[in-house]
Amino acid sequence: MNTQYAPAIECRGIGKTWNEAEAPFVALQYVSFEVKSGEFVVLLGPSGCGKSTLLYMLAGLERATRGALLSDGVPITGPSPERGMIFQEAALFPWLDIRDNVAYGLALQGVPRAQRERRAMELLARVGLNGFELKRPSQLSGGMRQRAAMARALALQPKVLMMDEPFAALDIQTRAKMQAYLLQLWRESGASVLLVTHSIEEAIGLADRIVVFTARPGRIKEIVPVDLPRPRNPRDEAFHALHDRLAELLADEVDRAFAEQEALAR
Ligand SMILES: Nc1ncnc2c1ncn2[C@@H]1O[C@H](COP(=O)(O)OP(=O)(O)OP(=O)(O)O)[C@@H](O)[C@H]1O
Repeated sequence: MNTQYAPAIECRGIGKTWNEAEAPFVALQYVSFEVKSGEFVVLLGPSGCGKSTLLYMLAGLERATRGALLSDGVPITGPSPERGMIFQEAALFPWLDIRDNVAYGLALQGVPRAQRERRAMELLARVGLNGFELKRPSQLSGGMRQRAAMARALALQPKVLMMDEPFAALDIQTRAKMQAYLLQLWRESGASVLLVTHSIEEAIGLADRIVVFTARPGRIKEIVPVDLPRPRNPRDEAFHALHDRLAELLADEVDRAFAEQEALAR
């Protein structure tokens, strides 16, 4: 297959049913979209619609029950250094300093110590953590830990960076700063980004395109392009208009998701 012009990521008719044999629980249905090379795509949808499940499948950590997931035109069968993953809480090793955390994947790839430490130091400087290289994760703030996690993911020069609500645990000011860092790293790295969020504002602030999901079973409701110049200002009229439109698209879905969760709790 000529994979030269294949999208960085492609979901073709994806479905995911948990516990299919005994008590099937359909999480996702008929999900088809692609992420182009260098594109920033955000997955937005109500709680429980399957956004994280989809990201885990693309990371190669879960299998789809239907359809095909491709990376650069090649079926995804497991995790790969070409697809980096960042979670809501930075998953750093607590016993290593952050330089060694960032260099960890390079060590696994057999990169010599001096070279990987140099690369880790460069990346930590890029995310504004110079001077903190020898600290343990517990000695850093949440935002700093998340920047270290970004540096660690970027160390392996992934083609796609996948992020599951990476800033949800941070306060609003730190969140805004982290979004700016992310945009800068995205531009410099040339990687594609696929980011999950609940926040309409975050989605508009970051994305080239927003994939809006329905309540469970998660299907694509609409794919919304964001044609606003960056940096984007939430006070701009065009930002507001898009916010209203997305809020309207999501309103019924959030109600449905809430009703379902209440019913399940009974
Ligand atoms: N391992 C699992 N086994 C069974 N059901 C699961 C499993 N993981 C997730 N689910 C269910 O699949 C559905 C989708 O979950 P998922 O976490 O992907 O949703 P989400 O859109 O990321 O939600 P949130 O925004 O609240 O994080 C949910 O109903 C969830 O309870």
